[in-house]
Amino acid sequence: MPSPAKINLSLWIKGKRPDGYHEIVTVMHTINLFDVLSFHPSDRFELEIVGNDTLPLNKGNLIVKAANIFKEATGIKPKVGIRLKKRIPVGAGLGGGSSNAASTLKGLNEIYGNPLSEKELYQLAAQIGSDVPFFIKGGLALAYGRGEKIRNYNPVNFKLLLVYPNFQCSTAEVYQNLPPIKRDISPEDAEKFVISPLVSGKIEEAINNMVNDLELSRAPCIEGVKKVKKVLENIGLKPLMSGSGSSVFAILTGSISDLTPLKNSGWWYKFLSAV
Ligand SMILES: C[C@](O)(CO)[C@H](O)COP(=O)(O)OP(=O)(O)OC[C@H]1O[C@@H](n2ccc(N)nc2=O)[C@H](O)[C@@H]1O
Ligand SMILES: Nc1ncnc2c1ncn2[C@@H]1O[C@H](COP(=O)(O)OP(=O)(O)OP(=O)(O)O)[C@@H](O)[C@H]1O
Repeated sequence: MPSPAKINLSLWIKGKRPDGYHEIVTVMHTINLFDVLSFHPSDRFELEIVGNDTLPLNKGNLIVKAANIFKEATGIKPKVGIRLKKRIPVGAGLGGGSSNAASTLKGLNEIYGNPLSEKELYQLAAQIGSDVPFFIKGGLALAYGRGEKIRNYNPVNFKLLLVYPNFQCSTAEVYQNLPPIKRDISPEDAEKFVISPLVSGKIEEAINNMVNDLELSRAPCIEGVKKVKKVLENIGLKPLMSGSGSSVFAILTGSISDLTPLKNSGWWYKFLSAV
């Protein structure tokens, strides 16, 4: 089962909630950068990871967390082996772990004859993490609350350049080091600023309205993100950090003058598309 990455086309912080999370409004789109989960029968639940030797294999892995939540909700002990082929950079703001968790919930639900309704899938996803409900459907969506409330739209086509600067950002650390921010923005505003121009092909207007308030964080990793943004700005692009970082993307509306500075950076980069 393909497990896509996502980028945040915008992320606005409305304020801090009593539960310690931040109230946000964000626009996300899945992209054609995938992990792959394969499920096979086994006498007990087991996880194998290929392509990454630092991720945990125990309940610290969001795939195991998703399988445990599936078991608690359905009473079914999954007798399934999952093989994860990891390609999405970790700690990059691309939602890799969240995407894997959503794919695990959907995969187990399918294998055991759909004991969970779509509504229940969303409820379980929200228990795993704020980004997980988005990945139940993917495509183009608006997320709000702490990110678990979702409005889906028809996916749009655009190409992008994605840069991963070979260091991670911790989501918690980025949020915890935010200065006080109180954006007065609603999901309807996000539709007006970003979604409507995107779906009506006014890509430049959408790009000019895009912002990521998490770039204001004082977390140390953001300094590195700013260096990546500078290099992309110097080659004529309008870059934005994805999610809590560390990756930076730029939507492509034409050709790029000169890639030399990026080639000399040693950073990982790919030309990708929205899916
Ligand atoms: C940055 C984004 O990826 C943008 O899509 C999401 O907002 C974060 O989603 P996520 O990685 O699934 O985050 P979670 O695993 O739910 O939370 C990790 C930590 O990030 C912080 N967090 C997360 C979401 C949110 N709306 N406010 C927060 O303050 C909290 O400290 C939380 O303990
Ligand atoms: N299956 C998994 N894939 C990737 N990370 C995982 C997974 N399970 C647990 N994690 C942990 O989650 C953290 C980061 O996950 P992830 O790669 O989703 O970060 P991210 O891309 O910044 O996601 P987000 O945009 O949701 O913040 C790391 O500390 C990693 O160890």
